[in-house]
Amino acid sequence: MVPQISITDSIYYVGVNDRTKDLFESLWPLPYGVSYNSYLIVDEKITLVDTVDICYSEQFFRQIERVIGDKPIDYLIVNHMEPDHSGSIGMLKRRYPNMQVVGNKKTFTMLKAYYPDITSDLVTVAEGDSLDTGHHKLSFVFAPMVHWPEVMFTYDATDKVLFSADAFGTFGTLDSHIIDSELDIEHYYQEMYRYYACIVGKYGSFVQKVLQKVKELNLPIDKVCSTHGPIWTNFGFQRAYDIYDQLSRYATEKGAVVLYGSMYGNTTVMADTIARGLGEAGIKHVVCHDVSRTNPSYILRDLFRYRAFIVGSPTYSNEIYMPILNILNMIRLREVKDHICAVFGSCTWAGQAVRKIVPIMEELKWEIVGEPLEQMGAPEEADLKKAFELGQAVAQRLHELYKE
Ligand SMILES: Cc1cc2nc3c(=O)[nH]c(=O)nc-3n(C[C@H](O)[C@H](O)[C@H](O)COP(=O)(O)O)c2cc1C
Repeated sequence: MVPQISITDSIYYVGVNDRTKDLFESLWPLPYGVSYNSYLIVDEKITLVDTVDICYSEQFFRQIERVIGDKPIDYLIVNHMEPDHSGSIGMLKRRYPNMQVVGNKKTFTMLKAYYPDITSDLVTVAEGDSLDTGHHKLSFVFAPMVHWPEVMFTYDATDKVLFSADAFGTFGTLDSHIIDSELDIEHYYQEMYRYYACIVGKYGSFVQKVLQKVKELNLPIDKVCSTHGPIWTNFGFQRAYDIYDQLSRYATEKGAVVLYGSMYGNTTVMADTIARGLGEAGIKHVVCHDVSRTNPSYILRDLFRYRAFIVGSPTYSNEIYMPILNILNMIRLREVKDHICAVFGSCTWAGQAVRKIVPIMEELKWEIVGEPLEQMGAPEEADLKKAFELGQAVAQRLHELYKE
């Protein structure tokens, strides 16, 4: 018989892998897929922590039945109402009609919006409340805006497990195992930067608050069970924590993203020349992204990672080239802090892109390095020299900011 997937003697993994969704939130590609994690605590009272995307409900229910047979689920704890975790609640409640749903006030406002029929057996918990399931003692730590208002963590004091909703989550299916030490873990960390930048990125101060709160609670924790990606243990948790801590403080590394849009190659040449200026001046981490070819998630990932952001756009019908404006709006929405930047562009008769990008950088309160550049048509030798020097000036500023 295939063994159950267990986390402790009485906590089981009943989540699923999604390798068919192309775009998470219809926005972010999933080259390694994604897992929707759900956990079953088998005790005198049987408790499920979160559910899975509705597309996987049948598989999910069968996994639950493999563990508990025809016993009923007594409690469903809803740590997060986003549909990739709450999608199976309706069907689950019909299957287990006496199941009590545990959440906070905000959870139930949202539950009503998605499942107006579920009006009874609702257990409202407040911060610090506890729930006894027999042997296990569960308590609730609120994590508002990480990354929805209702989010809470559930802490199991008996097995020292923290169920952390989307916090410490990452893209990537759990192919062979669920525990970090048993997996080829590196790509989960790499995807964690992208997951954070795209999904949680706007809410750095809230992430910091909850990290601080958990630290102050000083809970003994052996395992952290997020809703996406590996179960974190002493083996791999520290690095996951450090990534969330770093990104939520907007603490960046010494490096630069050169982002450009280009229809006929002129802005590309300027971008490459700026990047060479950075490289010649000793900056090793330089990433060039063609905005039309790279999904925004990779651009946001690198932006959250590196201090310098250099953006180039042609003027298009008196405007910033649309794909560049789209990324700038995504950055605005995330209120990304504490970057240095430079601006360049290209036009043919009346440049507008550069003069429209500069106020956006100012609004973000980013330090603008050097004079913005904008050439007409193909860059001449003098334009290339300016571009190279702009790259060097950004490099110089990075050297000052990250003294070795
Ligand atoms: C559809 C379209 C609209 C454009 N609109 C403007 C414009 O409003 N003002 C301007 O000065 N140049 C305009 N241009 C010219 C481009 O900005 C110019 O060719 C630029 O060098 C293109 O950069 P690229 O080679 O990197 O694509 C336009 C070009 C195209 C194709």
